[in-house]
Amino acid sequence: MNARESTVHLGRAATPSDAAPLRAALLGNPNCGKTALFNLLTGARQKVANYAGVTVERKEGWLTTPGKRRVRLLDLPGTYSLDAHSEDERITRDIVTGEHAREAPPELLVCVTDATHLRLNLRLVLEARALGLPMLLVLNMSDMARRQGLQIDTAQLSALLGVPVVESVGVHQAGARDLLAWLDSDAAHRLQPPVADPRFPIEVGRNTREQLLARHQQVAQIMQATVQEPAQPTQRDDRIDAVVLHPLWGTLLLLVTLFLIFQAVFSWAEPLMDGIEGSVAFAGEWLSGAMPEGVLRSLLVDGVIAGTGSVLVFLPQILILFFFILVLEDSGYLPRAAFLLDRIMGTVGLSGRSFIPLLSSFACAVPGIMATRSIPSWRDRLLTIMIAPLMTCSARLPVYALLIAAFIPDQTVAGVFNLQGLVLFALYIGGILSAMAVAWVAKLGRSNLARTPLLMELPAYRWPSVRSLVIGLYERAMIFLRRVGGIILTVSIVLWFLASYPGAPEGITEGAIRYSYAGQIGHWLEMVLSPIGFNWQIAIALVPAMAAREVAVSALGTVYALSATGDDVAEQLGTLIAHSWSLATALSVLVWFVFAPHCISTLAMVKRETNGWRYPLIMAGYLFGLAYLASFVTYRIAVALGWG
Ligand SMILES: Nc1nc2c(ncn2[C@@H]2O[C@H](COP(=O)(O)OP(=O)(O)OP(=O)(O)O)[C@@H](O)[C@H]2O)c(=O)[nH]1
Ligand SMILES: [Mg+2]
Repeated sequence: MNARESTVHLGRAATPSDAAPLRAALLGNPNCGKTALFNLLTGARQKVANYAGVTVERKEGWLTTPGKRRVRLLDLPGTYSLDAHSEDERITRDIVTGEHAREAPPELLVCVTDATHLRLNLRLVLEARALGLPMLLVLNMSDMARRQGLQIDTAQLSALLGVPVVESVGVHQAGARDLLAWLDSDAAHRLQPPVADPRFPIEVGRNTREQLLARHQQVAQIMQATVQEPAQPTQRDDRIDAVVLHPLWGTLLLLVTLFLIFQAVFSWAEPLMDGIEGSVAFAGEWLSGAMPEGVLRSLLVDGVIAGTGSVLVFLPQILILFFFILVLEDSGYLPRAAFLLDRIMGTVGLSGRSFIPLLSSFACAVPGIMATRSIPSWRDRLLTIMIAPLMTCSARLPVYALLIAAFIPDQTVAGVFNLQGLVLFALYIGGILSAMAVAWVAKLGRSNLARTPLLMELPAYRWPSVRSLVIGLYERAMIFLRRVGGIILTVSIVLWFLASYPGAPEGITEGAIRYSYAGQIGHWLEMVLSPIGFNWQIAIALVPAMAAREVAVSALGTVYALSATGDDVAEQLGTLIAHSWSLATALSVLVWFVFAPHCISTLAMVKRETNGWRYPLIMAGYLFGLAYLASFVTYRIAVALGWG
């Protein structure tokens, strides 16, 4: 008797609740709604968006069915076939074929398909059948299919393929009901590998040309036998695309859209920001009044409240920006933008595949760099990684917003444009153009680069799902608040200490901070940074800002709170710097933050994805170099214009 049998005999009769959990994995084409289903089933909050290649890692989640069955579910990167080309596809292939180093093959393959694109999706289903694993076919997006008048004979489909079939809607609360019910059914407890109709035999072996052709024919026959398409296919998307993909109108639309977003970031956020600012100021004043003067009061008021409060204020702006990004992501517009910009990206040697990773970098370079895993060519991937930090991540927003609000008048230009929004827009564009320039320089000397055409599926336009929007915004708010409560709070306290000790000599009442450790470091750095217009307070703030960009704001908050005397204390950080910096300095700092790599996590991610220190060091070096150069030029020009 072997070991496995003996466990079976020794154990109690298994009931669903105490049996070992079922190991299931979601397999499917990109953008068919795997992650939406995964979130719905497991309560996870993984990123969902309406374009291919969102998930690039395997993610694990747990669920309990209504019948109390435990299931361990894996969400996998989408793939069109099990012949992997890029790193994310390789992860999926290795897991479902059992070649993954640490992951046993799943006991159940949940093959997710987009019911509105069954013809395309069935190819992978046929390929997956050959793995011989028990399988469930899920027709996701069944709401859309119904709306389009598609009729799918699920019983027939199930019989021909030899696998059970259920329908689902990844974005509705009850959208996975049938799937959960199936998991509790007898069939799901006696998992069987597919047994297909003899007309559609399961082909095993490598993907030869003959096999691909045979599968293509099988798909056509299965479609004919099971799917009734509406007589008049919907033309809505084509009509929208006629404008959106038009070289002139489409590009204009893209510019106007981006532009309106930046306007909204400034004009909508104001009342909310005033509210937070008021509360932070109130908390500071209340504590100042309630506590006796001393070290603890200074730590709380100048360190904790001045530090974290100055960053917290920017939460509304970040959420407004993400609201728009999420709406664009879920609507299906973004890949169209990639299509529009593909030619321009091509001229600097970037492939269209770089677009989505670069776009993700607007939220944060860390997931952006991870998203480069979907780029098969190593050279293209490396280049994309190297320029990803030039995309304006949301951590820069507090820095930009602080300086813009302090130095750029809130006035209307040409009757409609808000000048502050315009400057913010210019900074974003500045980042993009610099990235293009860097890519172009990297291309020099490799003039014979073959231009890879952009092959990208344009997803159907969709109304953004409120559920995904709420999850997305909540996630963003939590990420931001965790940063404020974590790294920003920690750095604020450390900085408060460095800026308070050692104390000033006897008799000095003003500017005691200059004698502190931080003050000394600031003065030393000022020598290097004064040519670009930075004073010692800025120099101090730049050091802790290596941890994260927002820290620059909290550090300025603490430094100015500690150097303030008498009446200044109650003043907002923006007002304080508006009084003590010249416009030339402010512009120089803004430009510095377009380039400078103030983000340890990004450099750590580059090290992880490139397996070594070489590229993160090159990245830090070139970005600091560019930052210094650009700030120098900006400062000198601004001074020459009389803004010094
Ligand atoms: N209408 C509708 N939309 C859905 C449904 N399921 C998912 N979506 C939307 O489809 C888009 C893609 O969903 P994802 O879950 O990110 O797709 P995915 O399969 O994980 O994609 P990759 O990670 O790129 O492989 C998102 O915009 C979802 O909101 C559905 O059943 N109905
Ligand atoms: Mg996904």
